[in-house]
Amino acid sequence: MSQHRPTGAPGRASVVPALPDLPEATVARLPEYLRALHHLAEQGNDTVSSEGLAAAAGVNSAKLRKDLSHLGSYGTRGVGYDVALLIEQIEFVLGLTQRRAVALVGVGNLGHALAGYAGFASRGFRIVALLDADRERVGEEINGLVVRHIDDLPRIAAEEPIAIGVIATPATAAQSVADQLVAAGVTSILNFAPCVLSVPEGVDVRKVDLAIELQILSFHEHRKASLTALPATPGPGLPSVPIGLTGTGAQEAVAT
Ligand SMILES: NC(=O)c1ccc[n+]([C@@H]2O[C@H](COP(=O)([O-])OP(=O)(O)OC[C@H]3O[C@@H](n4cnc5c(N)ncnc54)[C@H](O)[C@@H]3O)[C@@H](O)[C@H]2O)c1
Repeated sequence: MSQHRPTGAPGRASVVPALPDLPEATVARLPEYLRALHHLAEQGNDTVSSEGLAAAAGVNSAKLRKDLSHLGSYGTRGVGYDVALLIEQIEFVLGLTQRRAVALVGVGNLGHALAGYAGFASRGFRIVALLDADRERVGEEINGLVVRHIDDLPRIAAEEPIAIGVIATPATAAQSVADQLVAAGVTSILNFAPCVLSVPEGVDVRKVDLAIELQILSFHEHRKASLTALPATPGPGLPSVPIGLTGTGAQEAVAT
């Protein structure tokens, strides 16, 4: 049972301490734990059991304990996890101890919504630039930031290194925007455009596509309907559940 406070590299601010190489699915769940922990802290909870945290984050507790063990966090028997300490540990591992600069490219319908989203700031991200190719949009002010032309990107990136570039342009423009971001030194991209981006090694791309999420839910709807449509007693040679579709619930299948 242990829960260690994360340690930095003492006296050497420029050196990033070694981090555990975590499974991608664990990394994807850490923000869920963090959101749940912040909520628990706001409600005045100092400690939480693995079951309580798992329920708040919407995962099973065995998976949560395994995830947190990767961080060297095992909680205290009979007490659970120290909420403030676990927040600190997860924020450290996710690199949220510094506010990362974000440039948003494409300030149309989606871009406007993202630019106005307060959740970025409250979770440690600063939108430092709004960029668009449309001269008519340049000069518009959103949330105190003025939209600038995409051609200004190299100058903006030289003034302040951009940690993450967000692409909210049409798919047809996304690859050239990604190339411009990479040329400006950006090594992490969040792509909302429905296309696959090609980037050099060392550049991380995450894709958000709500239509894909709907299609996955559609699959589960389809599956549920097919199960209820099955005869009560399957005929000879017929499986009672379609092969390969047994097991976990819908949320599990999407989340892992
Ligand atoms: N991921 C999702 O869940 C989701 C949801 C909605 C929309 N989208 C996608 O997000 C993108 C934006 O959608 P929208 O409705 O906001 O479109 P939009 O047409 O309203 O906005 C796109 C903006 O990108 C700008 N743009 C075009 N080419 C550019 C370039 N080379 N450099 C910089 N800016 C450029 C345009 O001037 C415009 O302002 C689309 O690819 C759309 O399919 C994704």
